Amino acid sequence: RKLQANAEDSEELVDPPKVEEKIGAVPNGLSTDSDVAKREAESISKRSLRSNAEKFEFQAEVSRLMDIIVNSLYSNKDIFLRELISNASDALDKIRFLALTDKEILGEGDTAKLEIQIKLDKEKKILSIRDRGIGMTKEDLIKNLGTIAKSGTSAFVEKMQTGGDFNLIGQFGVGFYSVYLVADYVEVISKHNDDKQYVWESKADGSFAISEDVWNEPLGRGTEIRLHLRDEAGEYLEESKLKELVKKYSEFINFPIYLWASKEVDVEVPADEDESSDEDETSESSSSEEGEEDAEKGEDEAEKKLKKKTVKETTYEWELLNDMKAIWLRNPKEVTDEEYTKFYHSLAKDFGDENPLAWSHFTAEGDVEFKAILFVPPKAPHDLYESYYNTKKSNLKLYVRRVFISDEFDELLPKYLSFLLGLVDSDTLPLNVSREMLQQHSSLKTIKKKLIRKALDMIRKLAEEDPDESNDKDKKDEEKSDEDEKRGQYAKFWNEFGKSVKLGIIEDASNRNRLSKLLRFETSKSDGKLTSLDQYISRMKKGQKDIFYITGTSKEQLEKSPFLERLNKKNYEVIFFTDPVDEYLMQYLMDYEDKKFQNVSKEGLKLKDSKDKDLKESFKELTKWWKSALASDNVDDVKISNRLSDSPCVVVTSKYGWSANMERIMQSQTLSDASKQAYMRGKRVLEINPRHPIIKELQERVVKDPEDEAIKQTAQLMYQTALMESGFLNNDPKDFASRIYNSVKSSLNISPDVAVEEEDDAEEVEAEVAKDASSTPNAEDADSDVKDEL
Ligand SMILES: Nc1ncnc2c1ncn2[C@@H]1O[C@H](COP(=O)(O)OP(=O)(O)OP(=O)(O)O)[C@@H](O)[C@H]1O
Repeated sequence: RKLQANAEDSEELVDPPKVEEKIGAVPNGLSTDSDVAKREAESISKRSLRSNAEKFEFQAEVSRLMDIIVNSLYSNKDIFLRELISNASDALDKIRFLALTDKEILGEGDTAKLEIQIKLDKEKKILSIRDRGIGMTKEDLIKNLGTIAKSGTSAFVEKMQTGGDFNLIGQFGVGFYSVYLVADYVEVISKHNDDKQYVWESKADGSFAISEDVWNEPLGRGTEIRLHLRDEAGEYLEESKLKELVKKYSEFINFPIYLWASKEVDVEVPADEDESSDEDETSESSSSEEGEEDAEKGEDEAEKKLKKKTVKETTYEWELLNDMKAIWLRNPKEVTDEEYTKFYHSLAKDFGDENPLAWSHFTAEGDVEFKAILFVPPKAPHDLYESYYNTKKSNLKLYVRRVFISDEFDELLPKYLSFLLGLVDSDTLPLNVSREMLQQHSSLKTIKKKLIRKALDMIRKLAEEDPDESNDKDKKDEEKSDEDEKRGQYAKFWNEFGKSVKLGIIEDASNRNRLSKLLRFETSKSDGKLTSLDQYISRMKKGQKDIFYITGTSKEQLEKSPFLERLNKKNYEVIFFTDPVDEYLMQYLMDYEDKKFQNVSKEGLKLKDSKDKDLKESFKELTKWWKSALASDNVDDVKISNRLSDSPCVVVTSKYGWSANMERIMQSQTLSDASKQAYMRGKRVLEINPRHPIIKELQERVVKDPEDEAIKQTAQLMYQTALMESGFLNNDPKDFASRIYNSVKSSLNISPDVAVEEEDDAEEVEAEVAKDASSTPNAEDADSDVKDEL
């Protein structure tokens, strides 16, 4: 006896109809139903692929992946169920979307029911998951369950080989194959509206087979995955286990998930004679004393009742396992942090231990109405910045009135925010238009604008709530403990997604200021901690007009830069930009809060110094002389420096040309254009330190004898050394080295005219002849030895 909760005739799913019962189920090339039955029985019992099926080899990469899965000792095998349910839900989303423009597509009766059904066959050890989704044509089966189209799969295989976590499988688009964690033979029965019903089957041994399905119950439409469980995977035949897993992992699936669940119910059955007579007495004693007629009637009924008894019986019914209440439709105040976190994990297909860094759940009202939840993931995906400008990527799901439309709408968020995860559900967008039409809908612009605003607010808040970010040291203890879990969250965000903020500043002029507030960097005074522009400004010295920064490859390198000497001494703070993207960033970030940015390795650095003018005058001769001495080196000027303290000189670049760091970045790019490099190269100015003894000495000597060759050489060497110290690449190391050797010579008091001693060729020739003569007899011996051996 079976009860059905929602499907009148789904009884057949419990005991699939025997082949003989099927009408019109005669396969091609087979004449009788009993042949089919025989073949089917044989196939299942031996678990060998159907002999008449078309055989295919898995793509090599899939085979490798399956090998790893089959042989894995990975303990959390539970994940397969969530992957299958997620695939079923995707398939249902697809058919529901198509049905928006063509109702017929859904079909009638049970076929139109958008649901997922899970069923167990304890005897045969089969677990099946069925959906009434879009289904797969024969071609789909071959393509989707035999090859891997998505990139990143190799990365996943690599990860798995070195003991990675299978939990990540869903993120790599290969979730289906996780079935082989628990099954050694899998059948995928699928019916797409455009094709016949097919069975895909594989034992994960490098090949799969596909045959037209003429023996199973017709699915109408959709897919049924039958897992023939391995002996050690018996726990997945327990209803309680399946219920637990669905609750845990598939809570946010938007379609009903049913389990064909057993239930103990009280059933009245006819009682035995003996028992009924016993009960007779009891009932008599309790009978009513009403009128005669009533009494007679009552007796009749009592008699009927008495002939029955209540026994426990196991029945089956479809039990609904999820409540499908879309979390984004709920009032944010009523959703717990734990629920958001769980929802994030299901969206991200990331079931690791890490929680999202932040989320924002809001309703937009007005012309365009929508609800949205945005998450900042705990980690950037491995390929976030890979071909950043060429890939269309979005992690936002778009729903219209709860109907899933697409997760490929890159119009919803700008590229630099593509690391965010979440969904948008709009009531304003039309439901019954094609995806292409929707993509051009004017409301999308408004939605995008609001999403950006909310996203940036969310990130700003993440910083505000992080105690590491605040300067406020007088907080109460209880406030502090509350904040502890937020400590360090913004630094974490910055390490993962800082580059995205910078790309945002470059790309999104209208939000540049908001994004600039999110910038973090280290400075010459930040002590290894991250600082914001606002914090920098609050620490600016009295009278300091510009925000000082310097670019380079590392903080360690920059800390030693000669450009900082005087600034450090005078207690100015300088921002360190060490990411190659920073050079581009600073071409767009001209000012912040009315303050200009000044690269301290470029022209234009102004520090208040009254003596500068006098110095300029007194070194006029030297600077003029030096400029002409460097005429062939592309030096535009030689000036007195206001940034040096210990070094004798540095080379600075013009304001709008490339810095030394940028020149290095451009030269290291394989496809960079040499002519552009020459064009964009900043003008170079040699700046000298008038307080430095070398410079003072040079000044004196130049005044004495401007034509002194040795001084000219020294001036050249000084310039080349300054170039290197200022971060430029030396394009002529040979020339540089020979100048250094000349200088060494002079410091050793060796005359520059002394030449390198010539080798005595005559002596060498003689020595060689002598060596040949003495070795001849031995050579003969050796020769004969070789011959003997041969
Ligand atoms: N129940 C199903 N109904 C229809 N198509 C399906 C079903 N299950 C899988 N597929 C098809 O097989 C493909 C491969 O599935 P698989 O789970 O390996 O990757 P995915 O679904 O693309 O990504 P993910 O692993 O993230 O879910 C899917 O993209 C889908 O086209």
